[in-house]
Amino acid sequence: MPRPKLHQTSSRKQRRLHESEEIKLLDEWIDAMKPSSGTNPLAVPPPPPSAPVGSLPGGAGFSPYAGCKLFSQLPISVKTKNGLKGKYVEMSDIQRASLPHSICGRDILGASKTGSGKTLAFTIPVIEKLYRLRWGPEDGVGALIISPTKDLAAQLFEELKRVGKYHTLSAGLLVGGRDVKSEKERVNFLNIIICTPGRLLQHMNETPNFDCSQLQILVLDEADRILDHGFRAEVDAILGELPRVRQTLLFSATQTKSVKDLARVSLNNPEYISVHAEAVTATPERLKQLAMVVPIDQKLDMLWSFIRKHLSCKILVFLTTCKQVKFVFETFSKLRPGVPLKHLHGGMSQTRRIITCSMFAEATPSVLFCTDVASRGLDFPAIDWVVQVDCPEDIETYIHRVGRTARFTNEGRSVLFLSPSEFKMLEKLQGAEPKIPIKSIKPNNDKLEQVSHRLASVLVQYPEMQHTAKRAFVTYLKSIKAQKDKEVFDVTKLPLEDFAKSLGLPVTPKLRFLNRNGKVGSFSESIDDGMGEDGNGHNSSDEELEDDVIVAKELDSTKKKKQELNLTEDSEDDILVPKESNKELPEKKITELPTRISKKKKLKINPLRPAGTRVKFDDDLNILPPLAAIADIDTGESVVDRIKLEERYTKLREEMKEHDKEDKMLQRKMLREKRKKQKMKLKKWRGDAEEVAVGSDEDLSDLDEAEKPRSKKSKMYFNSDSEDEGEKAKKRIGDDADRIRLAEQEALALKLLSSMH
Ligand SMILES: Nc1ncnc2c1ncn2[C@@H]1O[C@H](COP(=O)(O)OP(=O)(O)OP(=O)(O)O)[C@@H](O)[C@H]1O
Repeated sequence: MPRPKLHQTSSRKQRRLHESEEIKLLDEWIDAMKPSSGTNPLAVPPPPPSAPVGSLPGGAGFSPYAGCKLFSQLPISVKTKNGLKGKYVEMSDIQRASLPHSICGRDILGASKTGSGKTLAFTIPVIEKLYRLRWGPEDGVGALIISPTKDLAAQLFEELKRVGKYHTLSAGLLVGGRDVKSEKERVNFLNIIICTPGRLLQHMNETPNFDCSQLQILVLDEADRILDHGFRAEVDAILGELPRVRQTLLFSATQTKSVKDLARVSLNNPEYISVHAEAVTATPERLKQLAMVVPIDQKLDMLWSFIRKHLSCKILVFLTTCKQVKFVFETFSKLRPGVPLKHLHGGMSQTRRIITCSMFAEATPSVLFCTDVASRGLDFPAIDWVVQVDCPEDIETYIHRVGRTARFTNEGRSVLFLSPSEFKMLEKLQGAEPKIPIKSIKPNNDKLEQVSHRLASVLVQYPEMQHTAKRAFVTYLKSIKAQKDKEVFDVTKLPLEDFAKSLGLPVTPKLRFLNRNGKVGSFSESIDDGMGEDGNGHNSSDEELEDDVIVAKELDSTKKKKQELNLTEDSEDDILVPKESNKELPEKKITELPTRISKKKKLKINPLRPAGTRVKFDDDLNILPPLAAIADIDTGESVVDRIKLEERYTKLREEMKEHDKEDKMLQRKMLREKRKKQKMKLKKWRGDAEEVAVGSDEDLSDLDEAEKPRSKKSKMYFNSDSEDEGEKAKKRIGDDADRIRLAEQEALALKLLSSMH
């Protein structure tokens, strides 16, 4: 029911008054926290916002570690506290250490382990700063949060929406793969922008009136990545457009120590907060890490065997290139391991990436094959295992990859497959400071399930997959050649023929960047040579560009930018858009510093304007729901487009759910068959029990023991799953007792259990 106008106006006024009071109170608390006051109001809980202005708590000397532990004790708005309610009560270490500083406007260089809650450590100060400044749509962009990947940016946006849902600030997600035109129409009305560097620069270059000159707060999530040479040109161009007087927050699990990098972002007397600096390990304590040497031609066998043995787990599998991810996903899907499979890489459309991420977040058990697009920041709940089939390019990448499990207070496990020539990486990891507690184990080759010949039959049955296999082979080797660390990565040491065979390829593809003696040519040679026609009429350098993970580190940022422009991010999985179609972004712009078409007149913030003017009303004067603006701007599409998109989402989701269902049915069927076989074995075993010799299984014992759900399942077989059978089995064992000594019985039971896996 629409309320009478009079009442509406007075309640609006009241709310504004209340917010003004609250802001005044918060400002006073925060002023008292600044170093000149010598006191820390956070050391004791502040009074409730309803307390009369001026009743500030005095307190002990400043110590971010002492003081408050709960979000409710922070001098933040009631709206933010309400947004946190339900999910977040107690602060994590990094939040306790950094929030008292960031809320009162200081620059932060923050580092803490993966999964320790850095996102809230910068989301809260962003919202609070703009709220206290009474920021509104006409004030334009007040905060920028820059993330290295689209997926991470999307995740940050979700978290911002959650925490800021009672605020009326507008926020938008600007990443490649979305409709840039409709973004351009709305971008000037955004208060908080979450973006990747490339898309932000595109708007700075092309969008009329896009203006960040009033920016109050800049956040670089995964700061070391954003400041490294892969993004150098974009980030320098962006920083050149931002006002120097601003608050800057840099966060990462592996923080940059480069003074040059820090000088680039012009930190102003920053607080260096490294809450785990004293920690013995660089990785989460609840993370158990294993490594084993696996020849490159056995890596897929090992991966297949691992998946088949961990059917009840949620597993994240890292491979180097998009083509490898596509190949492994497609062929393993055809072979149906008995668990739902998904894949994620930089060549997929943004829609598919979002759907995959949300489905993997919900699913359990499941396997997600991915490139390093998923290595930083992504927060999938309850991952049991991180499997690194391909060696990470450096220690930082290793730390971020394994950090996708054991998040916050959870446990997790990881395993790294290293080919013999990559063994040096293990030494590097073991010698790292702070330590990375990684244990080397021997694979149990007896348990290895050969998958190569099955891949070969898949390639025969589906000839179109041969091309993917070939590209997987070539792009992987090119990535190895492009790696900087030549101690670890040496393409000439790899058994190329065996590797090709292991992918099911009948012949080893020719590599033009390796000359006849197996020596490596220069990188430019490889591009110029173009690795020849790929059969699909694609320019091979385009194909190379798809493997964003590799190139980012090898090429300078200008080249990388060219790649981005040559291959539109809208492109569907592995479908390339020809260069000519990219007229939207002429190449010369890449190297130019961004220039505006026209500059917006500088906006002034009216300090007297009460907060809350951003509330929107409909024709009947009903208040529109908070963050309606966010929802609007988020998609950047017209309503019709959005409905179409949603229909597509729903259809795609249903299709994928259908696949999941089939996978689950298959899994159940396989389990039933397995049990049948076990019963048969049990019967057979009665006959020749005495002949059975129990072998030791030391090599993979770690893995087996680690896999709790599996051992639980084994127990279930006897206890509940098939009670009758269990009873019969027990009886049979009892019958045989006089024939077999107790020790033999135990050994036989063990053998039986291990054969069931
Ligand atoms: N105070 C808190 N109480 C409960 N859960 C929290 C708290 N802070 C963060 N979390 C949860 O912990 C998980 C990890 O948080 P987050 O993604 O912010 O970690 P991170 O430090 O940014 O990790 P990474 O370095 O991998 O990016 C998330 O699921 C988040 O919801």
